[in-house]
Amino acid sequence: MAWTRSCCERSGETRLSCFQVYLYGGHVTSWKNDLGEELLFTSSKAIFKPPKAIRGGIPICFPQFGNHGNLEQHGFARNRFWSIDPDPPPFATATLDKAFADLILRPSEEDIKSWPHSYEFRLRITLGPGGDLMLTSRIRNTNADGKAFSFTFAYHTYFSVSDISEVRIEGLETLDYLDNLKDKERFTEQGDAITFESEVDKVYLSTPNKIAILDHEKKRTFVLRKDGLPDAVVWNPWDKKAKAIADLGMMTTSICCVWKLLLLRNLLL
Ligand SMILES: O=P(O)(O)OC[C@H]1O[C@H](O)[C@H](O)[C@@H](O)[C@@H]1O
Repeated sequence: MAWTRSCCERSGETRLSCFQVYLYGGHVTSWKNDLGEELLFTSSKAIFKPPKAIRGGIPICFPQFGNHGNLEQHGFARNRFWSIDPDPPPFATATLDKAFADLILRPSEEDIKSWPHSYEFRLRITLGPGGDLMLTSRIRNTNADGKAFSFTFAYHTYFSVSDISEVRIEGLETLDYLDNLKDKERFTEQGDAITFESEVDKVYLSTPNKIAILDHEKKRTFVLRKDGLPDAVVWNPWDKKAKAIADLGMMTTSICCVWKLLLLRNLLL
């Protein structure tokens, strides 16, 4: 099976919200609300097989975010085949009224050559009855010698928006950020909500657990809640960069807003 699709019914109604996840990359490629509207951007030119990650949806960056280390960009988890986890450890929250999928990634012999650690990465994707999508990552150090390892991690989420110039992001005002377009130099954001007028690639530090993406044209707000992920990245490639990314398709500044959450500091396990 290449992918799995799960849907959730609002009680007493027949309308369904759904998500689709590929085993390739443990990658969510679609999230639809109960009106059938797609909430994620996945490129029409995306390739759903190795060696590159699927362009769009929610790539999982692990064990490295970006080029913050010696591994390939964004680590290898996004271009490995994950498995369905047949026996995930229990979760504290009830799942009765939710749809979910459990995936697991373990290192291959090849991966261990470039990153010499043993781990189990369990990913649960949950869809609530209100259509909320939740991703939970549980990473366990299974090194036989008990040696600790560190990593960085991100959900590199591509949200679908109407027109990027009509989008505002609230929750990042006055925070410090590293600007990837200026050699990761550190700046402090102004007091206003974030808007887009050109390419943006910024890592906001120590962000609040609630951030909102407001899409005025679509009259839609994405409310992002996170736990255990201190930093957040805002990226939109704008026209010139978008044209240079072959699998992004005919994307222009008005099609997609790209967003992700990350752990910029190395987490030790
Ligand atoms: O093309 P990818 O490897 O998926 O990376 C897409 C983007 O990811 C991050 O946001 C980086 O900061 C960008 O510089 C990069 O262009």
